[in-house]
This record gives sequence, structure tokens and C-alpha cells, in this order.
Amino acid sequence: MSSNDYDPAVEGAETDFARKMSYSDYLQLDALLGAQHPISDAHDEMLFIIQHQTSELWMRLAIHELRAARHAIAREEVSPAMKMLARVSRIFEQLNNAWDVLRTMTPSEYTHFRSRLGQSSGLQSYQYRLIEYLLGNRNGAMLKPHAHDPEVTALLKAELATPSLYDEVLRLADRKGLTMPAAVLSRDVHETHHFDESVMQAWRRVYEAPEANWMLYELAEKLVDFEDYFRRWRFNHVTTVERVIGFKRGTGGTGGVSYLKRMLEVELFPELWRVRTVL
Ligand code: HEM
Ligand SMILES: N[C@@H](CC(=O)c1ccccc1NC=O)C(=O)O
Repeated sequence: MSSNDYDPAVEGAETDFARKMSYSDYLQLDALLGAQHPISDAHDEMLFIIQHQTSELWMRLAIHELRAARHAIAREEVSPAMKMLARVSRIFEQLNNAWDVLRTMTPSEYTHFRSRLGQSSGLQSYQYRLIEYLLGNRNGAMLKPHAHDPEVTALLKAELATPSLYDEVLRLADRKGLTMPAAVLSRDVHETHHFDESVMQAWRRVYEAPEANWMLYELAEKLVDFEDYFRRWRFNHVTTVERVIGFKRGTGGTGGVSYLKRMLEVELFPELWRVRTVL
């Protein structure tokens, strides 16, 4: 240390953490930073691992927020729910920007370690599947890759048995006088909800006169805002995949780009998009 170097200890910064909780202790950095183990000697594998691990961390927070938002909506605590949904949109914006880092990996760099990935694939991300299920995109076939893991299977099955975020929004809207169709309110929540004309007509009343129902209008727009970011995530994914592996089959066994393009057609909140056409 040169004599000009400033020492924060002079103004009282603590330096002895032998018996006190430190930054690393609190954040469990030993576990976090001890979890990057490339299985090839390719330079870019570290980028690939960290990109996925950070995505999983952000997904963890998104799940925390989406569950709390759903709970709040069921309890008619709409303002805190909107704050949480706004945060989930920001999380997805963050995930969208992260593709720019991964895109610096060239196809030849990826080929150096792709074969080492075996049949592992994002298709098996249980947190991603949980987010899709929470939002209402409920394909029971996606449980299959988790059959070997009873805990994850139970987690995903429990989610399939719970009304989705959109189900709770429709129930709230009905209680607030929008009159949603009974068949939709009592639907089998294990399935995906598809476009329903009466639901759209109910939303139409809100969208034609937002000032008469700001609360529902703002809540609906928070959902649209979020789905907008989610669509961009799907689009960035498929574009990055095409850029890196072209039209090769995925390690998970799907057609690759063809499968991911199909997923671009998913509509989480169909009536909130279609209502625009009738305004
Ligand atoms: C070079 C980078 C990447 C490539 C080449 C790639 C490729 C693919 C392919 C081909 C699939 C289709 C399933 C299969 O057959 O394997 C897929 C699915 C998936 N990937 Fe990636 N991926 C990349 C990066 C990422 C990243 C950074 C994430 C973030 C967590 C991610 C998450 C997912 C998820 C969640 C799915 C399932 C999507 C769904 O079922 O709708 N991928 N990926
Ligand atoms: N499905 C990718 C492999 C892949 O991307 C991947 C493999 C292991 C862990 C995470 C992955 N990321 C997203 O699918 C491929 O076909 O190259």
C-alpha cells in the first residue's frame, strides 16, 4: 500500500470478519462462485454457464414476484400486485439485454463444447416451465423431462392445479362487475386458457372507457406490458439460436429453430391483445 492510498479503516470501516457476518457470508459467495465447472477446455464455455446461471437467478426472482402478485390479486391488493408485475417486466428486460453478451459467442466457439452438453437443454429448465405454468401456458407434456425428479414434478404439478395469474385477474374483474363467463371462471385450471369471445367483450368495456375503471385498465396493461417483454425474450432466443446453430436439431431433441418459432405463437393473455381490434 503506497502512502497515498486511502484506507477506509481510518473512518471506521470494519475489517475484522473472523466472527462477524461478511458480504461473502451473507451472499453465500462460496456456493455461488463455486458452481461454475466447465466440462470442456473451450474458452467460451464459462460465458455459456454464467449466462444460464444468471438467467436462472433472475427467473427465481420472477417466480417470487409472480406468485406474490397472483396472491395479492386474489386478495384484491391490486396496487402492490402492479408494482410486482412492473418489476417482472424489468427482469425480462434485463434477460433480453443479456442476449447481447451471449451473441458475442461465434458458431465455431460453440461447436467446441456443444457435443459435451449431451442431451441437456433449456427445455429441461424447471424454473422456466414454472413461469410458463404460472402465466397459464400449461402443457402437461412438459412434465415428462422431470419424471426422474419427484420434487420438481410435484412442484410443477402443484402449479398446474393452481389458478394461473390470468385466472386470478379474470376472477377479480368478474367480482368488480365485468361479468366474465362462468365456464371460464370454473374452467379446469390444469389446461391452457384459449381465446374466449365473451372475455374479450368484457375487457372491451374497460378499454373503451379506461377512466371509468382505471384499476382494471392499469392491471390489464401491466399484463400486456409483461407479455410484450416475454415475446421479445422468445424472439431473442430463437434469433440467437439460429445465429449460433442454424437449423441443427436441438440437444433436447426438438427440431431446434422450428420448435422455438412455434413457441412465438403462444398467447398468454389472448383477449387483451385481440380487444385492440374491436376498439
Ligand atoms: C447458444 C445459446 C443457446 C442455444 C444454441 C439454445 C438452443 C435451444 C434449442 C435448440 C432449444 C429447443 C429445445 C432443444 O431441442 O434443445 C432451446 C430451448 C430452450 N432454451 Fe435455449 N439455447 C441457448 C441459450 C439459452 C439461454 C441463455 C437460455 C436461458 C435460460 C435458454 C433457455 C431455453 C429454454 C427455457 C428452452 C425451452 C423453451 C420452450 O420450451 O419454450 N437457452 N434452446
Ligand atoms: N439446446 C441447445 C443446448 C443448450 O442451449 C443448452 C444446453 C445445456 C444447458 C442449457 C442450454 N441452453 C438452452 O437451451 C443446443 O441444441 O445447442
